[in-house]
Amino acid sequence: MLETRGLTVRFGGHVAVNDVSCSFAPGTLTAIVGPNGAGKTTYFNLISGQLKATAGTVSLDGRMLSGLSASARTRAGLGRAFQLTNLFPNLTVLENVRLAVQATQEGAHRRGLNLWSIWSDHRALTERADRILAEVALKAKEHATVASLPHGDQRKLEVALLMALEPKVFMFDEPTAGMNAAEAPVILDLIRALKKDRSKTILLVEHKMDVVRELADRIIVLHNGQLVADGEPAEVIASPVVQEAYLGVAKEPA
Ligand SMILES: Nc1ncnc2c1ncn2[C@@H]1O[C@H](COP(=O)(O)OP(=O)(O)OP(=O)(O)O)[C@@H](O)[C@H]1O
Repeated sequence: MLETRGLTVRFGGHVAVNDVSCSFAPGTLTAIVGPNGAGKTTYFNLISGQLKATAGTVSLDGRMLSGLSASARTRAGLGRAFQLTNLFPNLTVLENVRLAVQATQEGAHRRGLNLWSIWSDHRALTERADRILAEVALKAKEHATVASLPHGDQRKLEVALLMALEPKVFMFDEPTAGMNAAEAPVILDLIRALKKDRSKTILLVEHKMDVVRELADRIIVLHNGQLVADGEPAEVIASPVVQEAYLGVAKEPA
């Protein structure tokens, strides 16, 4: 369970995220919605450790993450998509994923330097990398260099690298932003596939309400940095606070 308690950040006099307490359970995809400037990305930054909180805590399965760096939080199980800077453009797709798998298993597979263990480790890493590439539909391009891939495939590869790290929590901040009509469905398919693994917690910041309606098990609404609604998608979308604050629908005159 991922939990934030009283999470708050101030920029000068402006409270961008204001006392947000929320829990996110495995097997649930929670969409975080709200108007521009509501604090959604800032909330993500506080959870993933890109930003230091003024007050409040973040914990995962009871382990306190507050005070840890972003990379330590990644190692603890928080996986934020499209934040990875470790795509190697001149290596192939397969080599990139194999390195990510290897990074996760570092230490676990060190059984001494003999040829058999090196060979069997290499084979196991390649098999795991191959499985991930099949899941993200990049197997056909495994021998292409990353630099030669179209943008949409590079984004898919970033999700593959994230999957290789086997995080407990997947965080997507507007995953289809900047994608064309052909690329966006591919990323959404990947998120759909991730949802099938009921052990994963998925957080999604998304403006497109059709995507939210389809994918979310739960919606939370941020407005002026505060959590103003939390519940089942249909119920939250229909609530007066969302109709007014987020969708900009004026109240019926009395
Ligand atoms: N590093 C920063 N320094 C100062 N103000 C910031 C900083 N980061 C965010 N803010 C402010 O905090 C508020 C919340 O911004 P944030 O980007 O989290 O909103 P958002 O809900 O993600 O918006 P959008 O939907 O437009 O992406 C905004 O008023 C923004 O200007």
